[in-house]
Amino acid sequence: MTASTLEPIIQVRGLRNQFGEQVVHDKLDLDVRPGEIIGVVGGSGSGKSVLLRSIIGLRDPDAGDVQVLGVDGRSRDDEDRRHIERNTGVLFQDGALFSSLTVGENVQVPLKEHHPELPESLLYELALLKVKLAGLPPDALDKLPSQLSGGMRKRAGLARALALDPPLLFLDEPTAGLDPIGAAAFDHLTRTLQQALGLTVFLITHDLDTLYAICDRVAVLAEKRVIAVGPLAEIERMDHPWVQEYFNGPRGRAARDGHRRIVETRD
Ligand SMILES: Nc1ncnc2c1ncn2[C@@H]1O[C@H](COP(=O)(O)OP(=O)(O)OP(=O)(O)O)[C@@H](O)[C@H]1O
Repeated sequence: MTASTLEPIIQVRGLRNQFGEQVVHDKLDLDVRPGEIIGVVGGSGSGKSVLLRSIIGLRDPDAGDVQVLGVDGRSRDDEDRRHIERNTGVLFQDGALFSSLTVGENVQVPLKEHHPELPESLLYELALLKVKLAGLPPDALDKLPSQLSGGMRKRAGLARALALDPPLLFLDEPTAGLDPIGAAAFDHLTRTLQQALGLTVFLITHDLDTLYAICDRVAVLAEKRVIAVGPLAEIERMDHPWVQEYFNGPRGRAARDGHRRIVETRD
């Protein structure tokens, strides 16, 4: 069975989000298929982060339905909330690590919350495993976030997002602020983990290289909704001014050419 024939892992219908007079989303629909990396793109302020927050329940939308992992994403029922929390990992744009806790302690936060019965020694081992999985050296475990580089902090945030072995991972601009080598390494890590652990990844990005390198499909946010979703090859041919400027502007062309060169060398 291919990913496209499976029930969506996230289904958003008729979403509306409004702040005062400002309507950010109106009649927004989106399906995310299990096992895919979907890249969510759109101009600054188009509502990518608000969409993420609406899906994971950090914001109650003004209208619409959100289904996540088989439950109503808008439900306030404790069991539904725990189901979503237990099965999703989120890497926020700024990492959102607790600055007074070590990396290991940060990773242990969700573990302690959902598995308070686990002994300290096992919590430590699990945190170490996640830190290694995120590509950090073991000694990062005892460091404070402020003692790490930006790229390492992202990886620490990823380690925490993976703490509960969630099948669904949300990444909000994971490569923002990283140098090109660090960004490419993070893309590679995301793809490797997604394949090895069978994850579904909802990835907000401005990074064209990331889209070309690892996304199975791309969803474009514009005009308060998802105006298109599909493989990049389809999206970049769309006759829409923002899409044309984004994908066929100088940076878009450079990313596409760079990706083609990598594919040709590989083949
Ligand atoms: N809590 C809030 N109160 C008022 N306005 C908000 C709030 N959260 C978001 N907005 C507004 O909603 C719009 C969409 O914000 P959002 O952060 O989702 O954009 P984005 O597409 O992620 O942008 P960027 O690419 O710049 O990160 C923005 O105009 C923002 O100012």
